[in-house]
Amino acid sequence: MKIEHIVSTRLPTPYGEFTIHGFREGDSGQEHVVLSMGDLAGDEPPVVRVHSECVTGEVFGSLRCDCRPQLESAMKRIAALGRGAIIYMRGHEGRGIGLVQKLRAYAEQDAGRDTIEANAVLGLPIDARRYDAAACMLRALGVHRIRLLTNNPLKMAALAEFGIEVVEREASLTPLGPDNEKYLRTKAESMGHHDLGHLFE
Ligand SMILES: Nc1nc2c(ncn2[C@@H]2O[C@H](COP(=O)(O)OP(=O)(O)OP(=O)(O)O)[C@@H](O)[C@H]2O)c(=O)[nH]1
Ligand SMILES: [Zn+2]
Repeated sequence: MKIEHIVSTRLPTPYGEFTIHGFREGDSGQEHVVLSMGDLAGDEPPVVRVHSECVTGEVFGSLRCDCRPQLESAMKRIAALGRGAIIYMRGHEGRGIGLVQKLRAYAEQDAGRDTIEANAVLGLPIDARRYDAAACMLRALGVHRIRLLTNNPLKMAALAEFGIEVVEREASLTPLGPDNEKYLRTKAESMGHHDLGHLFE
């Protein structure tokens, strides 16, 4: 995987001032961004969120998923610590199937299927995300050991496979509501995500 660091610049946000780094993958031209705060180098592993793009949730505030509150809480957590990074993975939309295919999966869910069955019935992978680019961007920023903000065991394993040591996992918890209940239940009960089970006790 070849990935080029193109630029770094200031990004003031409601939660504090981050630095935003622009990266481009060599082969595909796929762009990604990283938000960082503080000095990431040094012995203490920084808190990191590797976040998958979600246009419906993050741009339009869709309540069907938990992406926007997860992103906001990661930004707030890192701002409170004064140190950390968010690796924002474009190309991960819809767990890697793309935006319009995700909308087709939503239409299947409206017809009663869960998030896994919906992808399957469309002949699409349940999760097509790759994490080699995320690992490369972390390395480019001098980060080899992290505290990862996630509930997803696959994400932890994938980063480790690409040489990023996850020394600790921090849960990424967001409120349950009528529109995301089935989705979060499927993540907890069928996709093995940690720390969500208590929502359904
Ligand atoms: N195919 C599909 N993708 C979805 C659906 N709901 C959300 N997504 C996408 O899933 C991605 C986020 O994945 P999640 O499973 O919520 O969380 P995660 O990143 O695997 O795990 P955490 O680190 O714990 O948040 C985003 O790219 C969303 O667009 C859905 O019903 N179908
Ligand atoms: Zn989402």
